Amino acid sequence: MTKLKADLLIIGAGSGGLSVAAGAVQMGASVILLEGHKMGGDCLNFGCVPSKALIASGKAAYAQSHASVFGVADVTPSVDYAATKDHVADVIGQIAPVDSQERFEGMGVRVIREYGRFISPTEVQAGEHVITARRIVISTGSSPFVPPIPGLENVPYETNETIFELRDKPEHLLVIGGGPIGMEMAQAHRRLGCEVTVIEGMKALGNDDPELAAVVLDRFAAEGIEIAEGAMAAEIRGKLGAIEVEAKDGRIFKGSHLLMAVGRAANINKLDAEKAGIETTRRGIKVDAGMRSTNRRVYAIGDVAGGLQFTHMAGYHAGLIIRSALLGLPAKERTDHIPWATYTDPELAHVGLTEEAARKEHGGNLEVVRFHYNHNDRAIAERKTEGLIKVMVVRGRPVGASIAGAQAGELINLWAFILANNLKMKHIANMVAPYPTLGEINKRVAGAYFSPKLFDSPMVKRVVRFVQGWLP
Ligand SMILES: Cc1cc2nc3c(=O)[nH]c(=O)nc-3n(C[C@H](O)[C@H](O)[C@H](O)COP(=O)(O)OP(=O)(O)OC[C@H]3O[C@@H](n4cnc5c(N)ncnc54)[C@H](O)[C@@H]3O)c2cc1C
Ligand SMILES: NC(=O)c1ccc[n+]([C@@H]2O[C@H](COP(=O)([O-])OP(=O)(O)OC[C@H]3O[C@@H](n4cnc5c(N)ncnc54)[C@H](O)[C@@H]3O)[C@@H](O)[C@H]2O)c1
Repeated sequence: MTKLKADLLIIGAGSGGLSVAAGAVQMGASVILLEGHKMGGDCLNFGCVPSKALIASGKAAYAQSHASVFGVADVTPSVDYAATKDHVADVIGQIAPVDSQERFEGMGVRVIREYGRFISPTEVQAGEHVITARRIVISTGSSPFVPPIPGLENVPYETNETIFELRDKPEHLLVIGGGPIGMEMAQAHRRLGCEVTVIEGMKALGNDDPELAAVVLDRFAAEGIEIAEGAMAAEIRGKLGAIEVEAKDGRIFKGSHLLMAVGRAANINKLDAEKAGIETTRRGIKVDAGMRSTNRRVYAIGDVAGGLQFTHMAGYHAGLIIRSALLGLPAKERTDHIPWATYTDPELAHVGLTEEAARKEHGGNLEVVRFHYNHNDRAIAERKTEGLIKVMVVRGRPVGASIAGAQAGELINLWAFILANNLKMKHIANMVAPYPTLGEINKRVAGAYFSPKLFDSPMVKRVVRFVQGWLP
């Protein structure tokens, strides 16, 4: 057993842990980083990166079969499903060096490829090492939650940890769960030539504004993806090639393959957190507003902290706690400026309050302004006219923005900036957007906010008439 000491010990080398390690070591702290599985965690290996790569394959296939509107013949795409997985692996391979052990060791981080577990409030064991540190960061992420649905234990199924390695194209993919994972994978597979049924217990894309989610759901229907809502999976039977999912209400769905996408479980089981006085809840490690656990020397960030589960959230947490752990400065988590995007086509993106939440919080002071893609010249040229932006405004200040449509994930950046800096609609109106860009919808929605105030105002009309009477 070797004893090791560091300023900072980080457990888990995914999006959150790597960001803390890179920041802390470059600021002069001694850092030990533990990783029990793959460097880069979920995002690189089983999450964001492979899913966006597979979505790109689906888009390429879709473009071939939907080209005639541009004057280019439609072609039935010849999809090599296994080759799409080679593309996914290649994309991961291109990004992997950034998250690699070699890179972090090059920066001066001591990387230990073992799972870590607490053996006391101040000590973590990782393989043959017992490590003590001034501060400890738990960034162990989450894993696919697989509910105990009767029969599931006897039926082969995929999760986000296996689907990107599946090389035989499913004839008919059943997806249980209509959240972001299920919906992104459903559309990618449909476009790669699979039949797809999404079995959703409540409402598909239920975390998003229903008006905007409807834009995506309409497109899914048009592409031939079956979405069964209110269908809580209650029993599963069959074998690979012939799987049946029975919903609580008796509906039966048949397919060849099954993907479970019903949410995430925090990775806390290997930690022995109770030995360090660290309280956990159903969602993960219990933290305060400064991301500290019930053991004051131990922080928890990213998915394991049980809040919003996004790579950029883990990165944001990393920035927060570096300040607090290395410089002793106070840190307080904010979530009102954290955007999210779901990379279906059309995309869905959001930041701040939804319309429903804003109505509850601001009542009569809330104004909701909309601008539709079909009034944007670039969207018309590119035949991407489905969708809209909607901005929730209180006394001139946006409190939320939601977008459904092409490039929504890119367009939301501006609103994330506005909300992060507490800026106003006038700041958007002051901006000149290049023509013709999709980004003009951001400017035009600000126009939609100010136009009635300007053009429908009797006062403005009176002033103009008065000034015109005096102008030479
Ligand atoms: C299919 C899918 C698609 C996604 N797409 C997006 C997206 O487009 N955009 C987005 O923002 N987010 C996306 N996410 C979410 C994103 O992947 C996570 O929010 C992010 O990876 C969380 O980072 P993390 O650092 O908390 O955990 P992770 O990145 O999961 O890292 C945790 C690491 O800790 C390791 N570990 C666990 N226990 C221990 C232990 N005891 N000791 C040592 N190591 C341990 C794990 O092996 C893992 O490497 C997606 C997720 C999935 C599943
Ligand atoms: N683009 C992105 O940023 C992105 C993409 C994928 C995942 N993620 C992250 O990963 C998290 C997890 O995604 P997810 O889609 O697995 O989870 P989720 O919790 O968002 O959605 C799961 C869905 O499964 C349904 N469900 C649960 N049990 C069911 C049952 N027995 N039968 C039928 N339906 C059932 C729920 O009603 C819910 O709609 C997301 O919340 C997000 O934070 C992000």
